[in-house]
Amino acid sequence: MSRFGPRNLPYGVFSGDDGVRRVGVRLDDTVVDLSDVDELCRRPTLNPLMAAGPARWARLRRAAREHVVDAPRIPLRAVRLHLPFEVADYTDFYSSEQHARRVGQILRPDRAALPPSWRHLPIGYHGRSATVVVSGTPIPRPYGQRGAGDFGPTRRLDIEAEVGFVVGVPGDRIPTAAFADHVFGVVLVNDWSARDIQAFEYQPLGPFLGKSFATSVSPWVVPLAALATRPAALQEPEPVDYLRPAGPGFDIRLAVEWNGTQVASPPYAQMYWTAAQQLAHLTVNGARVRTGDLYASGTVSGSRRDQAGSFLELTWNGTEPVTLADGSRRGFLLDGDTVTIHGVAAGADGADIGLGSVSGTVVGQSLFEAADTP
Ligand SMILES: O=C(O)/C=C/C(=O)CC(=O)CC(=O)O
Ligand SMILES: [Ca+2]
Ligand SMILES: [Mg+2]
Repeated sequence: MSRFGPRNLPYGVFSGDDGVRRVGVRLDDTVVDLSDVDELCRRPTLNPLMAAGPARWARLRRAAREHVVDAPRIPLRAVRLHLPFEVADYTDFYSSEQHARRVGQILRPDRAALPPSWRHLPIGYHGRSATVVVSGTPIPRPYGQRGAGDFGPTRRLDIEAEVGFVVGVPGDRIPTAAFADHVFGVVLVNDWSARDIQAFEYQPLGPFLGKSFATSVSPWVVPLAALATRPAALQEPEPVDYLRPAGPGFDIRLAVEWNGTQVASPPYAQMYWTAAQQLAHLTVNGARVRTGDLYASGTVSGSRRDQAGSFLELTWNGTEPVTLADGSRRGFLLDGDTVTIHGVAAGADGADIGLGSVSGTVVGQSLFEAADTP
């Protein structure tokens, strides 16, 4: 059965031969144009629709379900898919305990694996919204300082498989219970990371150039209403008031493909902090979120090593390479490598629904010196 049936209907922005961008939904392997259903769909981004709020979202979803029954369908191969929303601010969390522990062991073997505040609040950092790109956009290998006096292209280019939450309705001090009044839907995220640049620069202020060069998102935004909720993970100690109740968990299963070989299957259901707690934390100091804000779950890593959402963990910092289907071995990404993250979720109506995929191919650059790529 199709994971893009009428129970899913994720929103995207597409253009055909005329080059005009408009909003449609994905139905099986086709796109259905919604521009005659709602004037907010005759726009080049989802932002006006996302700003309109939950009542309008529910009305459009009902209308779209009726519309797709006998509407014209455009094959996916005949359209171009664009970045579906204009990204306002971009925040990335760090909410997988398994990921935080493993990265702590790898980067800081002399210290406690989990930072002291980790169980008290969802740790995050502010990223660079201008470098969020849609799936399929090539990823130039970034340059930077790989160590003291050592400038060049990163030798440790990595991925992070994450789930992104897209804010529709602006607000501040958003209680966890108001999560669904503000968040429009979810996308898949790949937070490309240059581990050598990151490891040299990050202390004490956190990720900067090691992550700001590119973040890829999937072209389809799955509305929250399409997703089944599930109980969130247990939290100990009990969080402070503004982080309660925890809000819903989601059963989203990711699959990471490296040049076509599946190398990992990260389970979002194991995340410690929920998306509702992340949004509450992000805004509790009075900081406002805007329409188009994107916040990512943090790397999704499960308890098993083959559930890790980064190659840093999967190959233990390159020391335990993985073998791909063509027999080649990899620690980190080589130029020409393609990574695709797929997502499937338990749907609100019981059957699984697709989140689609986010893909990117690494391209070498020789901007500053003769090719010195790994
Ligand atoms: O522990 C560190 O120093 C670094 C961690 C990350 O690179 C992860 C990050 O971007 C947050 C996340 O995706 O979980
Ligand atoms: Ca990340
Ligand atoms: Mg990034």
